[in-house]
Amino acid sequence: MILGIDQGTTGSRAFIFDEQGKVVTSAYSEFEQFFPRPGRVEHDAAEIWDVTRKVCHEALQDAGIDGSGLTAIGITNQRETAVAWDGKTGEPLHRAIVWQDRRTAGRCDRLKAEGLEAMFRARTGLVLDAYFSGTKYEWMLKEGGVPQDALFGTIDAWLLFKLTGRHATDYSNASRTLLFNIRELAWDAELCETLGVPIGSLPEPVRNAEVLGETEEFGGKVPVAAMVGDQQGALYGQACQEPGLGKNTYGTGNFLLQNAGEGSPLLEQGLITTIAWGIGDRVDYALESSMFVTGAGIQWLRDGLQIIEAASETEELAGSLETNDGVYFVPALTGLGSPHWDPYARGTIVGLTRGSTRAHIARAALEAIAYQTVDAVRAQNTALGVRLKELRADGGATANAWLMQFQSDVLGVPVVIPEIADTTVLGAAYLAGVATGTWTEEDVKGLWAESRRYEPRMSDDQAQSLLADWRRALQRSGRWVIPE
Ligand SMILES: Nc1ncnc2c1ncn2[C@@H]1O[C@H](COP(=O)(O)OP(=O)(O)O)[C@@H](O)[C@H]1O
Ligand SMILES: O=P(O)(O)OC[C@H](O)CO
Repeated sequence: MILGIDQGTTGSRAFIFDEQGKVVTSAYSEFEQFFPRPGRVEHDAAEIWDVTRKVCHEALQDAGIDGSGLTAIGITNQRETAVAWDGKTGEPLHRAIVWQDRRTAGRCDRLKAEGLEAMFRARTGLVLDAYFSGTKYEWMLKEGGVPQDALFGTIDAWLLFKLTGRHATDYSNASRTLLFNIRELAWDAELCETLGVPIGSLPEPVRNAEVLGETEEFGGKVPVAAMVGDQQGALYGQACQEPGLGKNTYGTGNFLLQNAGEGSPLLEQGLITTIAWGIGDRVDYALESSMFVTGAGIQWLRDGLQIIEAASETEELAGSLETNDGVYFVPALTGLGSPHWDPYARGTIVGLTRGSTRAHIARAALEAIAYQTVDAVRAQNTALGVRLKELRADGGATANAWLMQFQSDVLGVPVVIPEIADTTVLGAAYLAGVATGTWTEEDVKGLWAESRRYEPRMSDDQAQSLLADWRRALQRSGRWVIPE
């Protein structure tokens, strides 16, 4: 059996997979989100470790095994979230600064004003945005009181350190930091110096499918055999190992990734280039569109506005209306990612009337997930000069059938859901299985199976009219916060 760990933005999940890649048991727990100031989002890394360890023990217990019944562990994780810890005590030195946090937007503006964006982009494939880890590490050192001899890393590195004591990160996660040269596969000394991050404080970059160490956390000695950023994990778990295949994950944010093969193309249209994975001698790249707030908008309706009790309620609420009655919600709660890259955008609800109800807001939040995806698909189609034929979808919000149908309607192509919708963690389990000989790469491609397909039903005219109104709403949310 293989233990797959998915440390997501909203919660931690553990899955036990059998040799056929089927889920035997799983366990899930959410953890606290901290919003200390507008635009800031933090996690407690110690709580993340506790919650993650707890769900692993639960899943193992339910399966009736302990570590000695496992052949390997694969880890997948929310990316970019920056952790600093003391290498001797293993304790965090600051709250983790989450990928959605916008506190370094001004710093990114200054780096751009100094004309440095082209250098960062050419070496890392990324744009200069507060999303990525590099300026978060810099902030912790310069403003957060974190000492120079701290260890830094993203969540993969943090969990590996807690499990095995080793300080390493995988290529896919390293490629999200603004500090990693995605062609040379090494930390870039000049970029690290620009941001004042000591190279020695960064984890050792490693491939995605290889034994990284052993843990005794679950009884016996179990090899940790794979780490992969959750979006690249989903690309692997959706069997998109060939160039041109892509997927969209509906979680806290949405992330549309297409396999770009062994080249590392730099394309415009607000897209970023990222390492998909390094396996053996091969490194594959991917094109990515990152939408920051999708499922998180639904979470906000639940926890912030408190107009729903559970995310799943939105399905019935949306379906209770014949149309959106002109109500649009632009969930730019942490700025906008691709293709706009506007850290100063903020959430906007437009078109409200006295007849508007919580059903309108719920529907608008779901519609916004679909509209953002259409914009992302169009940007990738334009950049690549191709037209996506079908969208492979996964992640928590794919459970919402109303959303998936609406997505297919406004996109005008089928949306396909695989048998195991938790493809992020499946990807990590596959990679761990490949590293330890349970499967070959050919085997894992054969394990993918379709479970449901949503065909477009809406007329093109109606879809275009909805999208035109969405774009008008989008404009109103742009650059709302005035930069300092
Ligand atoms: N039925 C649903 N309808 C709409 N959104 C949902 C539904 N179920 C879950 N979500 C949203 O999906 C997200 C959880 O998905 P998940 O894949 O677990 O995310 P993550 O990996 O980011 O933690 C939450 O933000 C939640 O609001
Ligand atoms: O926690 P998720 O699944 O929304 O993923 C977060 C992404 O990795 C952020 O880049």
